[in-house]
Amino acid sequence: MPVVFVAASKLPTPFAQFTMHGFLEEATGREHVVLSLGDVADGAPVLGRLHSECLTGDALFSQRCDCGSQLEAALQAIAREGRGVLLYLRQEGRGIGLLNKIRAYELQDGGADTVEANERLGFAADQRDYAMCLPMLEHLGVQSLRLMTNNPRKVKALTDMGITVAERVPLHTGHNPHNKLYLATKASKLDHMMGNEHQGEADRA
Ligand SMILES: Nc1nc2c(ncn2[C@@H]2O[C@H](COP(=O)(O)OP(=O)(O)OP(=O)(O)O)[C@@H](O)[C@H]2O)c(=O)[nH]1
Ligand SMILES: [Zn+2]
Repeated sequence: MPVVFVAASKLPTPFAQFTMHGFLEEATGREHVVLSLGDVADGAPVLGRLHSECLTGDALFSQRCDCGSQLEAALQAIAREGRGVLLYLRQEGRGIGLLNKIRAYELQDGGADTVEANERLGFAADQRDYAMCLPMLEHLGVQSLRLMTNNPRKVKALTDMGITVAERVPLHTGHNPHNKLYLATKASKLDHMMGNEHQGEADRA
C-alpha cells in the first residue's frame, strides 16, 4: 500500500512532547499520524499502539466505547517509558466511517450488538486492515513492538507483515456502565482478550 511521508513536527501534550509524523495513503487520500518519543530506531522492541480513529471516543468523550481512555493510557505509558510509538490510523468505525458508525449506533440503540449492527448495514464485523502500518514503521526504523492491545488480530496482522511483536501488553481501561455490552461483545464475537491476563504496564495509567 503506497504511503508517503509528508512532514514531521513537535507535538507537546500533557504527557510528553512527542514528534508527530504525517503520512498520506495515496490510493484513498487517508491521512495517518504517528506520535513517537525517544529513539525508536535502535532495534530494541518499542512500546507501541495501533489506535484506530474513533472521533466519538477520542475527541467527544463518548462512553459507548473505551477508545478515548485507551488513547490516553497508551500515551501516558509511552511517556512514562520515555520511548514509543502511537500510530493513529484513520479507519473510523472499524473501517466503515463515521456516518455509518452513527447508523450502527442507531441500530444498537434499538437492541442490536456492535457486530449485528455492522452486519445489518451490509458490512463485515471488522473491515480494518493494517497494511498502511508497514511503510510507516519502516520509515521510523521500528522492527519490533511491545504492542498495547487486547486484539489478537492486530498482533497477527503485524506478524504477517514481518514486524516482530515481542510482547502483547494488555490495555484494560475505560470500563463504564454504558460500554459493558460493547466490551462483552468484543470478547465473545471479536476475539478480544478482556481479562484474566496479568496487568499490563499501560493498565496502570
Ligand atoms: N462499526 C463500529 N465501530 C465501532 C463501534 N464502537 C467502536 N468502534 C470503532 O472501533 C475501533 C476501535 O476498535 P476496538 O474494537 O474498540 O478496539 P481495537 O482497536 O480492535 O483493539 P484494542 O487494541 O484492544 O483497543 C474504532 O475505529 C472505533 O471507531 C461500533 O459499535 N461499531
Ligand atoms: Zn471508540
